[in-house]
Amino acid sequence: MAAAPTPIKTLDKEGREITSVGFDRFGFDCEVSLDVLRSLYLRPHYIVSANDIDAAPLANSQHVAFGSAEYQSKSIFHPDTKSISYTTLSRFAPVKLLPPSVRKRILVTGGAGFVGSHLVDRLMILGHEVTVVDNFFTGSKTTVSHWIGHPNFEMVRHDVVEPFMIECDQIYHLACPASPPHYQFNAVKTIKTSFMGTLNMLGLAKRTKARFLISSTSEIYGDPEVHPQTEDYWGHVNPIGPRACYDEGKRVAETLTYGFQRQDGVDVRVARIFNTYGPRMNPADGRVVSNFIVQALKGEDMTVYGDGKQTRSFQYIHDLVDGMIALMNSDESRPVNIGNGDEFTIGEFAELVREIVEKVQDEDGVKRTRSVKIIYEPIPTDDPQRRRPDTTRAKESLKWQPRWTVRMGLEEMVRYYKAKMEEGSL
Ligand SMILES: O=c1ccn([C@@H]2O[C@H](COP(=O)(O)OP(=O)(O)O[C@H]3OC[C@@H](O)[C@H](O)[C@H]3O)[C@@H](O)[C@H]2O)c(=O)[nH]1
Repeated sequence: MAAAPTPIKTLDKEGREITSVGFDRFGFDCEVSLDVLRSLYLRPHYIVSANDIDAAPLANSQHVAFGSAEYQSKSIFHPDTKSISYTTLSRFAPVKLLPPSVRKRILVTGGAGFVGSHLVDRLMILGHEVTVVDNFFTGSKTTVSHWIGHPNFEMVRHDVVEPFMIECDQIYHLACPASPPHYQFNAVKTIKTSFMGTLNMLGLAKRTKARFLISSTSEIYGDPEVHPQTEDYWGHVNPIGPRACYDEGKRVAETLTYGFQRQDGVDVRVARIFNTYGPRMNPADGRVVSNFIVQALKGEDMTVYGDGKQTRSFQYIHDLVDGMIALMNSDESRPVNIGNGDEFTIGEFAELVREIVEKVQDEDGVKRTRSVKIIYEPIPTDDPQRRRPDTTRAKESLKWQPRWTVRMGLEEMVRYYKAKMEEGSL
């Protein structure tokens, strides 16, 4: 069933239209048109073609404006045989032509994951040489399949718990399962990944003199007693609970990072990432945003854990990638919180997701089979009660602050999953 074309107009927190992401800062220009990025993850009927965009900034952009459909391979679902046909790409999305002095060799561990794949899109479009290392435990080749075969791109199946040798200028070290059900599935492997993986990648950074950025997490603050959380807060973590493999793993990864900085002069960056959502989150990921959207789209009841009074602050993926690139290219070597300060109780958030799913369904003329209810299930052990980032440091040091409203981000993510449902892959 083909949906009617729905041009998406995305407004930022001040009500201005968002037509590009990235920025020109610290002598580093990383602005990319949103239309180009969307052409890599949203299905064609949701993508506004360049011709439809009347906004001036795009016309002046140094990136070529173009239509959308041809940069994703088609996946055609055959319901009778429950099979899927993939097509190959005939043309890659255009990438900037950089002189060798500016072009960087960038390693992204976990580059086939949710965050990694969006970072890879950005770095590729900006014209860098990108190597993805991933063991595909939670990542998926499909997230970056639109770059496979591109001369600037390389993908290696490798587990970071084993050493990896390559020449590179920058390392974004993201490899680690991040969803509570996934990282608790094999707790020993999770902490091993955090420790051994970070040790190996820091060793590589030391040898190559590459700048090293680690994706740390708000989970290092545990169930915080300080609200909102600043980078100076030492945290409140249960070292033997079921979340410890991730929380303590990331804490020790930070310890290693600053150990290599002090002892070996490695140039390090630490991003403490707060709850982030967006397209390409695995629908079976188990985290709250993907669970709620998929449940509401399928007409299933939405599962709130506990009484739903616990809070989280949700950031859209493009803001996070902006923050990570800003951090990598800044002089800030202290930890930096990257997150959105808009805090919701999980109960309120369930209602917001339901409302947005219904809005998109109404716009596309989808008839709902039943009304979705919110049901309550037991709260997981050690689930943090309140979480909101203090992002003063990011604002001052990186001149970064989130632009996407939760509503705008959710709407785009709903469209992404809805298109996947229609093509049969959800
Ligand atoms: O279906 C669900 C899933 C989750 N939840 C609740 O929603 C809240 C958020 O849960 P998520 O699993 O999305 O994420 P958490 O905040 O617990 O952990 C996350 O924190 C930051 C990141 O580093 C990690 O991605 C992840 O560990 C929790 O209170 C959880 O209990 C539900 O109410 N229903």
